[in-house]
Amino acid sequence: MNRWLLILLSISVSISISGILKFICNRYFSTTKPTLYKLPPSPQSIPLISSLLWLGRISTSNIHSILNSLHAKLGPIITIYVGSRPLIFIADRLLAHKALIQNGAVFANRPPASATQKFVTSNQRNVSLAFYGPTWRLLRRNLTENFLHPSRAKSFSHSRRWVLQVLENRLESQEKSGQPICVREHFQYAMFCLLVVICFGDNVDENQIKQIEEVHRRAFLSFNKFNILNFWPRVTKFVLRRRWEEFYQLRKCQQDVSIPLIRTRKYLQEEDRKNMEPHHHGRAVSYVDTLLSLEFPSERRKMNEEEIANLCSEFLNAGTDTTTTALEWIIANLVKYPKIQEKLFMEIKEVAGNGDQVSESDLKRMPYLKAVILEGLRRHPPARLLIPHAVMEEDVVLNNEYLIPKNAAINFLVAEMGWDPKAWEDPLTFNPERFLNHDNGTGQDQFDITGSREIKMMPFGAGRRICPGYQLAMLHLEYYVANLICKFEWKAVDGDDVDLSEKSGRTMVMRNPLQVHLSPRRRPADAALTFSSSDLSFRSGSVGFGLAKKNQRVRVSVCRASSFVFRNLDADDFRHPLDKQNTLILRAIPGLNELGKALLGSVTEQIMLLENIGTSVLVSKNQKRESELSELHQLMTEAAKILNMEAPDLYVRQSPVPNAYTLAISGKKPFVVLHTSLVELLTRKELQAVLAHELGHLKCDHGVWLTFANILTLGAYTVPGLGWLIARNLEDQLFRWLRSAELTCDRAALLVAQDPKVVISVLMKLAGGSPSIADQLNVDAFLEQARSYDRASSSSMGLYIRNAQTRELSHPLPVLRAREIDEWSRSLGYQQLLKRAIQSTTPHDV
Ligand code: HEM
Repeated sequence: MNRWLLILLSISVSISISGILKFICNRYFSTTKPTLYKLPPSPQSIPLISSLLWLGRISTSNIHSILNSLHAKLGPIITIYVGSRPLIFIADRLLAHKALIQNGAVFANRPPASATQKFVTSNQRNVSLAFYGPTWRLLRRNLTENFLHPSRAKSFSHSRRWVLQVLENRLESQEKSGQPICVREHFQYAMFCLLVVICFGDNVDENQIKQIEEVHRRAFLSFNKFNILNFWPRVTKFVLRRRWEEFYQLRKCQQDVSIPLIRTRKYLQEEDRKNMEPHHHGRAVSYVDTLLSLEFPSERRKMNEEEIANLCSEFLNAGTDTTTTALEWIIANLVKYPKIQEKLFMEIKEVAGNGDQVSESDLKRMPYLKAVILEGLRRHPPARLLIPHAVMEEDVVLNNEYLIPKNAAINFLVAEMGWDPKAWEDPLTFNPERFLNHDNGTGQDQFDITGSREIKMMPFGAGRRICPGYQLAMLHLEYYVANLICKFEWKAVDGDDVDLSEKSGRTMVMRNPLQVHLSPRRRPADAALTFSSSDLSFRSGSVGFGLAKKNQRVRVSVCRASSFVFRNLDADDFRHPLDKQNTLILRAIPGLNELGKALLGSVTEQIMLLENIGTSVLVSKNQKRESELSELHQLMTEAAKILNMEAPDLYVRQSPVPNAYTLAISGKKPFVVLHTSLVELLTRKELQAVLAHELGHLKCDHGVWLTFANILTLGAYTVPGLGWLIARNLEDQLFRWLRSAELTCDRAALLVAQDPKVVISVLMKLAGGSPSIADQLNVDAFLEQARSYDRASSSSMGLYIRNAQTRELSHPLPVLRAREIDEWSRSLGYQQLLKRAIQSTTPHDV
């Protein structure tokens, strides 16, 4: 035993004599208790000594075997004394029903939390540990009614699809290595990603998810290490100061990764409010969004960031390990029993057809799938004990027989309920059939997992404190099991039987983590189906891309594999946050709108329009077929189609300066201008990215400000009478906006090119390319250059120089744009957008 624990034990024994006496008096001589009823039986014990012995004996790994043998001796309900608090355990489903359902409100309380729990739950202000009362009700209702209500389930469908893709990619790439796949780590990562997105919103990217995962993992691994701090907190705060500091530090790290994400959601909400945009403006509502507007009932104040961060940690912790463990057990049984796997696959095939994915709406038509999941949860419930309950009243009598004191922590043996031979035939066999056409007394053919009529199993608990995430968990289990079985055949590693023995930790996991081999299922039309993971990954060799020199023809009629159209694409789906922010600042400058109108009055507009018509070539579909101009037209219409917008007119203008711009003149069709030197410099794919960038300006309605800025950058401000109008401050702000708008439009370019290297290549060529060396430029080296620019300018002097150099630029530096687009291409937001896209089947001339 830990040396410090012994010291603590001695200290606590010596200074708690009065407490001990009180405890003995209460237990054996108290006259206030009704004598008719007794506490549930307990093993023979000597006061205090037994408590201390229990403390030494019980650990997470052996608690279940100890409890089982005590129940075998003493019956379905027992008491153990640990410290001064009686622990009551119930192993009988009828008693559980009496307590949790029939006396639901009485048994819905929680006992006081330990010191470390109090700290991480803002003093028991979270859903799982809050006392039964107004704070719990507020938080719980928010979770179940505002957030996890089944009517909202759809809002994160695209995230589930994204996570599925991530999971399948990871499994596939490990299978390729030839080594057996240990699935737990992949399932864990997938479930964590999903909950992070649901919690913080789908604007988090994978790097942020990894950071959060890293600190949560650290906290998880140190879980047992900090238990000792609760033994006598006032004393441990003194003798175990370092460990407390370590605990605080770890908690701070968890908050440090969450708080910026909470601030982002707050900022987005405020923006919506300022812009009077509809609530959440099409974004899926995250858990954080709902928490931001909650007010504690007793204190009449909103939650602070730390409190919100603590609730987010609860959300992630409650849902990740439980769902991961359940998933691993279910798949393990499907590997162990290939006939059940086959039967499940046949059902999936019948409902979902030969498609590559099972959709969420398909799940409803898969009763056998549901039976497999329920059987997995019955046979291997991940949580073997509930979170301890407590009674609300002084001394409660259960079943007219057992006295339950107010200070007792009450718990329920979950697995025993689901393994009761009186409720289930051959309960230890994995047999999903038992759930088919099971009406559980409800008159419906669906098994009632909430146990409201009768508890036959309770993997999610029952009654008022039943897991609020159970419907979400069921959806996730059904969705991932169905898709994983649809995609792969799961096989045991050669010759090995799947070992289903258990190991107790935070959840009851497989003692030997599941290892498998996977074979992709063969389908008749494999290649032609909806987009697959490889279409979504960025490979420099993707169709249509090449460092072909200009003039090399990259054409023939092809159906571009990467050509997706975004049917419902909205500008805010890809708008850079700085663009949004700077647009608001610009709008807030007094008089600017009026100035804009004056500048862009009909005379200026007319000048611009006539100049283009008069000096450039309009590119139209009427150009000679197969000519370069007709190709340009084709590139433009295709890009516009992908971005879900109408194509503007396109002009090519003679100029040695490689450039492109767009003008949106009021009342006229907007147009885009390409300089001839740009056409010389870029490949077709790159030219299309440039056109898409210009389309981005139109799509985002950059109209007035952009034309305004173009007048500045094209030199129109030298027109007598205009220049003086442009005040310095306005100019600065306009440039700042323009730079951020460029970042948005680089994103539009990426949406069309669907390969970040194409966009980065354009930026690189604009920075230093000439037609003669264009095909020697290296995109990766350019990205490395961006990183070294960041490093060189990270000092305070570097930052000063960087600001001074960029302040008056209309475009961000090319290296920074490249870095930005590279990061966005790896972000969750972008990948989710790609997943929303629909493959275009129209053949295009490229
Ligand atoms: C297979 C997956 C899951 C299992 C087996 C599971 C199981 C449980 C169990 C046994 C309890 C204790 C109930 C009690 O004390 O009476 C519980 C509580 C809870 N679970 Fe889950 N859970 C799962 C997934 C989730 C998910 C996905 C979330 C979050 C979205 C979640 C959030 C919670 C919360 C907040 C509580 C505390 C409820 C309260 O005290 O009112 N769980 N869960």
